[in-house]
Amino acid sequence: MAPTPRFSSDKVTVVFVLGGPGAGKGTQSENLVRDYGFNHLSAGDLLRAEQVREGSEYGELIRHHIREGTIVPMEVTVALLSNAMAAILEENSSKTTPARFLIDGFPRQIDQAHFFEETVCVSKLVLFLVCPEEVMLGRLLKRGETSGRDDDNIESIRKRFRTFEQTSMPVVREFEEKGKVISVQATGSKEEVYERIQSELKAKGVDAL
Ligand SMILES: Nc1ncnc2c1ncn2[C@@H]1O[C@H](COP(=O)(O)OP(=O)(O)OP(=O)(O)O)[C@@H](O)[C@H]1O
Ligand SMILES: O=c1ccn([C@@H]2O[C@H](COP(=O)(O)O)[C@@H](O)[C@H]2O)c(=O)[nH]1
Repeated sequence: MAPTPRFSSDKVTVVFVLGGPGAGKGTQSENLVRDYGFNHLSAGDLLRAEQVREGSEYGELIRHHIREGTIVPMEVTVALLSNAMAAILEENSSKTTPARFLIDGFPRQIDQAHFFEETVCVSKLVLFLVCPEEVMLGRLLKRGETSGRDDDNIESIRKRFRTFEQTSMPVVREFEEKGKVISVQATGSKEEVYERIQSELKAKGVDAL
């Protein structure tokens, strides 16, 4: 028998934000949190926090995957996401409206997508930011001047691009077949990209607060 997801989609709305490394997922998520009341969960941020958490048994494993641009085993990432969602829902337990979650940079591999939807929550939409590699490369190298991220260097970036094409694009294609994907061109200024996102969300019936 199939497992029951931990959170019912009546009570929780999940929107995944996908796109290549540097497409602007984190940047646009901040806008959506401000205007749409989403709770933002970045899978990468949760993994980086777990990597440095004292006593974590996964620190070295996560460090290795992040540097190599490969995917951390899904059980680790899905548990971090599920527990972060539970903590937010617990904090907001007095609210009666469904909680909105924007899950940025996840799912990056098809088995993660299936495992999350079977055990945590079925997603409503996928916001997919479409951006050419040369634009993403320029943004990441600039971010790398100050980010301190282990993977904002040319070797890791090249590996991340490869993982994105080979492993993460099949996820986008599967959600596309289900009619769940909103694709937005992520070139141009941050403001231009956000305007495109807002008009696409409106067309799908997702309103700002
Ligand atoms: N439209 C844009 N124009 C110029 N710079 C941008 C734009 N969007 C984002 N940036 C910058 O590009 C860098 C990468 O953006 P961001 O961190 O949002 O991308 P991301 O998709 O979340 O990346 P990653 O997957 O590597 O975490 C940041 O320094 C951000 O300020
Ligand atoms: O679901 C996920 C999300 C991320 N990772 C690893 O983290 C890095 C950085 O992710 P960002 O979203 O760019 O912050 C990514 O390259 C993967 O190594 C993951 O394994 N699983």
